[in-house]
Amino acid sequence: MTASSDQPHPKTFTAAPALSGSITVPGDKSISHRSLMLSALAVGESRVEGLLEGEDVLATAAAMRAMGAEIRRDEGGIWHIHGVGVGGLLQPQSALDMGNSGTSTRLLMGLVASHAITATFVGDASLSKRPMARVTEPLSRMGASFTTSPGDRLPLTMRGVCPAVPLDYRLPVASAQVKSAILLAGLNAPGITRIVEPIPTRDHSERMLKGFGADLDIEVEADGTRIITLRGEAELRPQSITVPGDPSSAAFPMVAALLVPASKVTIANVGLNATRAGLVDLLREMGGDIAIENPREVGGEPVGDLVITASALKGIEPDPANAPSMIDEYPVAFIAAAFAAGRSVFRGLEELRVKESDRIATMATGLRAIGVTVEELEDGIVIEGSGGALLTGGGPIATKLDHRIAMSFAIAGLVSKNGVTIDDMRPVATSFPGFTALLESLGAMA
Ligand SMILES: O=C(O)C1=C[C@@H](OP(=O)(O)O)[C@@H](O)[C@H](O)C1
Ligand SMILES: C=C(OP(=O)(O)O)C(=O)O
Repeated sequence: MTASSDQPHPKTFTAAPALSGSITVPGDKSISHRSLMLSALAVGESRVEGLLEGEDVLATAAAMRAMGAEIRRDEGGIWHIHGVGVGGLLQPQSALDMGNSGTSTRLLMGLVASHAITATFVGDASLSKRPMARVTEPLSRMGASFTTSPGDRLPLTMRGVCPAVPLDYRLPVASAQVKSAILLAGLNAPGITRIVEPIPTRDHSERMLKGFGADLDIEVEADGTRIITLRGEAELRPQSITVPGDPSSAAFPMVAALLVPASKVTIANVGLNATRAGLVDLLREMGGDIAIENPREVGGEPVGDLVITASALKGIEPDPANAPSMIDEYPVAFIAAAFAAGRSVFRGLEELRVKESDRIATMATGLRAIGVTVEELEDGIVIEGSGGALLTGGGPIATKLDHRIAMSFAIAGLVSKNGVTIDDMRPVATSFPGFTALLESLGAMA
């Protein structure tokens, strides 16, 4: 899925004059996946506006079609989904190709778990290295069974079961993918599925399940632990969904506008759900001037327009407790730290080692290659900032099939003496089609 052609697409990003303009970013990836999955389980036609048309989401669409949903995009870019009803998924006739997408894989495994169907999941070289035990373990307790590649990895074949056993589960890892997989499995299990979430993670599944009419409750204990209960054998009602702009994509122009001197950029219609907006808080704490205008609600999610003015940043030692609220934004936060004044110490980030690449190691190697002094830690990284002096630059940076590594180093190129060369820009199409053109529209030199 990831390869839009057989050959790598290297690209060099060079020092930019002040960035300016007003842009929007493509739709939220997490919300897009969920809108296709839940629409496919509702009875009747749902419509989705602003769906992210990136390769990861298209992998989810293809899988839902293979399991019986009717999905089409009209000429105006609205997606129409005819669902099969909870419990109505069909046996796919061939392996489900998940491409580069961990979210598609883990959430769809949840869906399959409580249907009496067998499905094989395959993915690209990056996805085939990622751990799946975190979902096979709880889904096995619900009655599903698995044949996996060594280390609980893809390719894997799973046999779902109906009726599945509803689960009462305390999440051992702060993962919205694991939480969502169990909730989606619980939709077609008789009785109550209960999840205890000690560290809150993105709550799009809970919000959207409620929006589709599922019987879902959330209790928050004094220490912040969330207890989510879902009544199974739900009937979902079709919805009209508007997907907000993806804060994880907005992160790149946001950091670019802070770093490139004299920039002023507006990013309109960005999702600002508190379980996702940690980067805005972190950058503000570093001294970044980010204003939120027109705060509003779109499709059950908080949204706003971000106005970003170039700022001198200072190093930071962020609280690891906030990690889930910006988990995919760390690579570009490391670029901000490399340009800030003083040292930054990031800890508590072991989850970064099991993303599309080992994001601690890939970032450490890439940062060194462009002249930044870093120390790699087991669970994080120490970065010595340049205090606003241009980074040396260089490359080619090995992106390891990881879109966020490619985009992070593209932003580093905009504040470098010699430019930064990315070895392969193709993975960017998984989450942010039009990334380079959008940066260029702000005045960036790519
Ligand atoms: O649920 C989701 O949509 C996601 C959850 C996060 O993964 P984990 O659940 O593994 O933390 C995140 O990194 C991923 O990009 C999207
Ligand atoms: C980790 C990511 O996605 P996924 O887990 O869906 O591959 C990401 O988009 O940064």
